[in-house]
Amino acid sequence: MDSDMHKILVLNGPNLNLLGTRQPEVYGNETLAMLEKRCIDHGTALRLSVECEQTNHEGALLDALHGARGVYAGIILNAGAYTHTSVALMDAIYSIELPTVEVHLSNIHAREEFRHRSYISRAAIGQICGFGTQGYLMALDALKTHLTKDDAG
Ligand SMILES: O=C1C[C@@](O)(C(=O)O)C[C@@H](O)[C@@H]1O
Repeated sequence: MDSDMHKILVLNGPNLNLLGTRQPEVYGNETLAMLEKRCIDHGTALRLSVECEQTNHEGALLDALHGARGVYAGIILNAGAYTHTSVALMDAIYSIELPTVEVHLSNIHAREEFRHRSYISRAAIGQICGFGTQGYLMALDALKTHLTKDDAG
């Protein structure tokens, strides 16, 4: 990695390890490994160094966010169902002060009412949903633009 490359953490939450087999009509056929590889490759094309993590545990998501401080320049977060329930994750994003883009494979606003509320959105710089795995690449584009603006002062 070039020393001037920003590091980005792509963090996936509960049940996203099952991508490819989990409700493919909603979440598509791509596996998590395929998605992570696409993120890394797209990051390289944008001169971003991308690392990926997935966990099914809310506390582990909190630990990953806390640990990102001073290591990563930005975060792409799909918190899965914790999106709709976790004040703790929202507080963590506020606390670490790293630009965070919220991503969902599905269009959460077109689904059940309980998925319309996102605690993550309050603390994120923006939300991308409904574009399947392409949304993660769009989030990388958005972070690249955001960080380039910061670099320019
Ligand atoms: O686990 C998930 C996946 C999801 O975050 C998405 O990527 O579309 C949407 C959430 O409502 C759901 O609980």
